Amino acid sequence: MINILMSGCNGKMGQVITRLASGSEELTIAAGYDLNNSKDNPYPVFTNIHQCDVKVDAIIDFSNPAALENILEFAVSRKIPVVMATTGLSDENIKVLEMASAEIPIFFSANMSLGVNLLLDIVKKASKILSDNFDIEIIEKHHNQKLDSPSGTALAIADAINLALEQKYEYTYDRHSVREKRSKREIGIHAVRGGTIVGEHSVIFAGNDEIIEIKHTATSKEIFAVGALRAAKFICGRKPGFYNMNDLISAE
Ligand SMILES: NC(=O)C1=CN([C@@H]2O[C@H](COP(=O)(O)OP(=O)(O)OC[C@H]3O[C@@H](n4cnc5c(N)ncnc54)[C@H](OP(=O)(O)O)[C@@H]3O)[C@@H](O)[C@H]2O)C=CC1
Ligand SMILES: O=C(O)C1=N[C@H](C(=O)O)C[C@H](O)C1
Repeated sequence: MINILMSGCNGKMGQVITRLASGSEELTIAAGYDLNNSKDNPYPVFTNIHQCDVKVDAIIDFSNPAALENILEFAVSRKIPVVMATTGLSDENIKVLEMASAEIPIFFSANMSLGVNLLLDIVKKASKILSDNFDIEIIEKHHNQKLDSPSGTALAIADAINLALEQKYEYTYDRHSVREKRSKREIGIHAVRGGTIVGEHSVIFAGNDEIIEIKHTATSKEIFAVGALRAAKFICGRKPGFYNMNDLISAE
């Protein structure tokens, strides 16, 4: 049985993962970490991760970038692998994650769903074929409780396209302050927030008289929870390193 420390255990994703893991014969949530102990969780919850005295095999984090430093200090000091799903991380946060991955296995993905990771592949191929004649815009939609904008997934899609196109593109966020025509060398990234939208990502390739739209819609948070639990199983027992969904998909 793999014992998980669920970081952000009281949050929306923490609660979905708690529910899913309760039916698992391979994994169990052995402890939680969150800002307070307000939920009736079936495991001990620590408001200071360093006080966690439960033996855990992996940490899954769906919390907030502010928690990153504490989680990594704790994980590195005890050699515990981490599945990092929190978005809104700064470039500095990513560097810290990469440094920690020299000492422990870190699995990082802004989107734990299988579908978005397939979308990334499709979009990279489409970009190579279309970029000379089509403008690329990304639109993401999420619930009204989301803190970060644009979504981590929208940024990951833009980065994947840019990598496929040899890093030639600048990002234009929303467009409210722009008073000139778009250039060929930009990717527009736009965020919509409302109600309970779980998560939508559309990549639009707009050309002369034709538009191609590649879209992923999440209709339940369970897809992210399933992916995170698979990632936890995947990183347990691995060498230190920085892993992602491609590593998991090619290993299964
Ligand atoms: N990679 C992926 O596939 C996915 C990633 N996410 C990301 O996961 C994160 C969490 O999402 P979600 O569950 O919807 O958010 P929630 O706000 O519902 O949950 C976050 C939880 O973390 C707690 N928290 C906040 N700050 C800290 C801290 N410094 N230390 C410990 N706990 C803290 C919050 O407490 P409080 O409410 O009191 O602030 C809350 O209980 C977001 O960044 C989101 O974008 C979400 C879905 C999929
Ligand atoms: O906050 C969310 O809900 C989600 N966040 C992730 C992101 O920022 O990309 C992934 C998913 O879309 C849900």
